[in-house]
Amino acid sequence: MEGALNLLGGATICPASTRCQSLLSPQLHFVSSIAQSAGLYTNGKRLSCRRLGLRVRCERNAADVLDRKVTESRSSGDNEQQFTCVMKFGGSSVASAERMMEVAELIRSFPEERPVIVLSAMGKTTNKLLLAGEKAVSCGVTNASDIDEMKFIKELHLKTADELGVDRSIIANHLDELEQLLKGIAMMKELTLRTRDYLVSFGECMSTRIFAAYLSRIGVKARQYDAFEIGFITTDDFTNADILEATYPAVAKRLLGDWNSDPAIPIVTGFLGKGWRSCAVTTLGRGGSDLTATTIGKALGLREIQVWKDVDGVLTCDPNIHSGAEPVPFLTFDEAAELAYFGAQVLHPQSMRPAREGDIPVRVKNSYNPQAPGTLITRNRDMSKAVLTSIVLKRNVTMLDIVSTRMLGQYGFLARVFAIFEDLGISVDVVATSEVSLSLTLDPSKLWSRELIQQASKIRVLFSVSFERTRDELDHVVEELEKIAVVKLLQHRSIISLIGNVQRSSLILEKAFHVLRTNGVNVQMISQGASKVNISLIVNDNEAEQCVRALHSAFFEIDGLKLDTGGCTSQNGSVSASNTA
Ligand SMILES: Nc1ncnc2c1ncn2[C@@H]1O[C@H](COP(=O)(O)OP(=O)(O)O)[C@@H](O)[C@H]1O
Ligand SMILES: N[C@@H](CC(=O)OP(=O)(O)O)C(=O)O
Repeated sequence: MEGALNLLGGATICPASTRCQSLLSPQLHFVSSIAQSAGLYTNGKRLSCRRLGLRVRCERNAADVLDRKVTESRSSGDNEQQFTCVMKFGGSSVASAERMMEVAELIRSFPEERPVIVLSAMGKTTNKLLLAGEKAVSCGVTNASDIDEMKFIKELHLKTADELGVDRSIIANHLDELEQLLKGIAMMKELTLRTRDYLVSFGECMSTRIFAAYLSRIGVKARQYDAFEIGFITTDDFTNADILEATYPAVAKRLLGDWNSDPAIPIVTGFLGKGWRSCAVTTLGRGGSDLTATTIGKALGLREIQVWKDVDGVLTCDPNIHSGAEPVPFLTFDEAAELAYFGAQVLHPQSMRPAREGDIPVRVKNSYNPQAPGTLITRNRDMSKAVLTSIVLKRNVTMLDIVSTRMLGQYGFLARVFAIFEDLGISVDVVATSEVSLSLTLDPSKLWSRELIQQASKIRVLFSVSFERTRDELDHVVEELEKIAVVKLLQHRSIISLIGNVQRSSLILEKAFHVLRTNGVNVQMISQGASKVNISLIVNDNEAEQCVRALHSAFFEIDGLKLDTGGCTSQNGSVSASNTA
């Protein structure tokens, strides 16, 4: 891979110490076997991490660490043999047999790499599985096999296996089991979050099996892994589980152990894990395969994490909103995390965490256009000329204006407000306060999958229950807050996040407000977070896309030319501070 960074530094040299520390966590009871010893690798060099005398008692809800001693030694020499990078291919990259063949060729075009491959489900399989599950709830047992989405999924996977010359038996059991599951849902007339996760896991389980079989067929030795079987240990927050620290040594041990005894390219299911209490299949939130990839990157201390998409990298805005969006060549982990958190679908919101912790560069590439340089995400980049990097839109947020004259000169008011959100388990996105008032935004899609909400206008019948529940929760929040303040609930708002160099906030704001005023748009709330890479503006939903387009033109294009303001042009849409009118 061109330009791969070699970031051998203190942060990656000793992942073992952080892991060992984390082994003290009581959450690790059912993975005690990983705590013995693990050969870990960073930048291709072996880290021999021995945990001497470590004992973790394997019991539900209990973990005792009796002793812990870690010794580390580094030796080089066998680094030729080890994994070099992760390559993650999203649903769009493996949507058909043809796409899978192209991806296989792409992998083969990097003979110098020894990659770990992470795959998502084929195309829109995850959405279809979710819809099939929703339909099964009310369709009756006898109709469960006739659900359109089930038929589509079956046809797609069998056709793909046939076209790739892979034996259908590789997925036959999964397809049978999936049908049984839909019947079970139909019988029970309910789809719990836990069942939902099990249901969608079939997508990744099947895509990886087909792809691994195909690679082997064309002479590339590959081995399929279900992430929930190789140590991806998560919280039990079904549909949005968090990876636990124990995952890193467990995954490293398994992948390296297998590689050392019988080398084969690992093909790992993205998106999936195993709940540490329930031992059931969990998912990492929509788009979670990115997080699987960065987790493996950190676990193995790899040189680079590549996420292959259907766009030329992270773009200056969502290309579905503005076709003039351009690739951003460089980003920091902080910028990428903020961008993902505030709604850029291109990266999973949590995916930067392991990469940042392991200081492993992430490269976002286009599997349809491998020549394009993509976006390189690293800890630092030259920000001296950077102004605005990307514009991100998060739709359908709810805003709350909370006013209390009692707040004047008082303490503890904010704590009381946030205690209500904590009690109700609702996460707050953007906050702005004055002496007597507080505005904040809530993200309903934290409760209900963003993509499904976007589709909801088409399938409103199926999701009416979900919307009612969201509405109920909001009513409840307001009811609780009204005990201490006057509350105004404002729905159908959007957050426009200006990701860039907030050290130059005056420049960004001057320009942004000029654009918004010219377009007759009133900003309802503004927030500049401590992250120093994001300024958030709240506007009405129905004005938001137009605002993004206008802002994009002003910051990144002028007279059809890329970049703006007549200042000196540089990477990432940056401009010199001069001439910003
Ligand atoms: N700022 C952005 N940069 C790049 N892509 C974006 C951005 N915002 C939204 N997208 C959308 O994200 C898509 C890629 O993310 P995703 O669908 O999760 O990829 P994959 O399934 O291949 O992992 C793009 O096709 C694009 O439509
Ligand atoms: N298949 C899962 C996980 C994933 O990461 O998919 P993708 O890489 O296609 O965004 C989803 O659709 O959410």
